Amino acid sequence: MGEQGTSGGEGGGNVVEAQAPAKKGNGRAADPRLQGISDAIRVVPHFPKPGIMFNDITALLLRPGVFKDAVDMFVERYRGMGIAAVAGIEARGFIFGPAIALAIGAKFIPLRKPGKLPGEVISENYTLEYGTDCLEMHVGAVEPGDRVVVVDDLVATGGTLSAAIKLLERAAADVVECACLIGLPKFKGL
Ligand SMILES: O=P(O)(O)OC[C@H]1O[C@H](OP(=O)(O)OP(=O)(O)O)[C@H](O)[C@@H]1O
Ligand SMILES: Nc1ncnc2[nH]cnc12
Repeated sequence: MGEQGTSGGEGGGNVVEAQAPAKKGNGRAADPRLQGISDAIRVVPHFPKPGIMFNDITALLLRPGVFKDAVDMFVERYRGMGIAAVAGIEARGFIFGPAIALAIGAKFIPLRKPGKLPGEVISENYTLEYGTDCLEMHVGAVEPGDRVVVVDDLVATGGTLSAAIKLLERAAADVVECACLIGLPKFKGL
């Protein structure tokens, strides 16, 4: 995490991935927790359709120590950065986001698939590796100027994170960074 997997972004959309090479850019050894996290993610070929190598984080969730390492690494990065909100992307961002939010004393904002939030919402459509979708956020969940971290399990094309950033920036939030456990090689930055 940290310097190891950071990709440049526009509009405040840096992405930090909790996957790392053996050494960081500065030549020091990578955090030893990263190998355990990487090893705990199961890759399932041809799911949910032919040609997709599905990165399954449910295997990691069965190992509490590794699950904790993943949450702790994000908490260590974002604690003390004046983060007002963690925005989690449905569904898998709801697994990691609330734990990070509680640990750093931030509010948690669910970014949901369409038709799930009962109040007034703003929406963004986006394109996925295997289809199209839409994210919605409650109006008023974020205050103008709130410093926000967006959390999800994985970035593939970056379409989902881009939609999340657009939603938050439409509400005048300051998106500090996006945090994902996994960055697929096809991801070239937001
Ligand atoms: O970078 P992208 O190409 O946008 O893809 C990444 C998104 O795809 C997955 O979610 P998915 O839409 O499959 O929904 P789910 O979490 O409900 O399974 C994943 O959890 C990310 O949210
Ligand atoms: N290859 C992949 N594995 C898991 N989730 C994904 N979301 C988009 N692409 C994915």
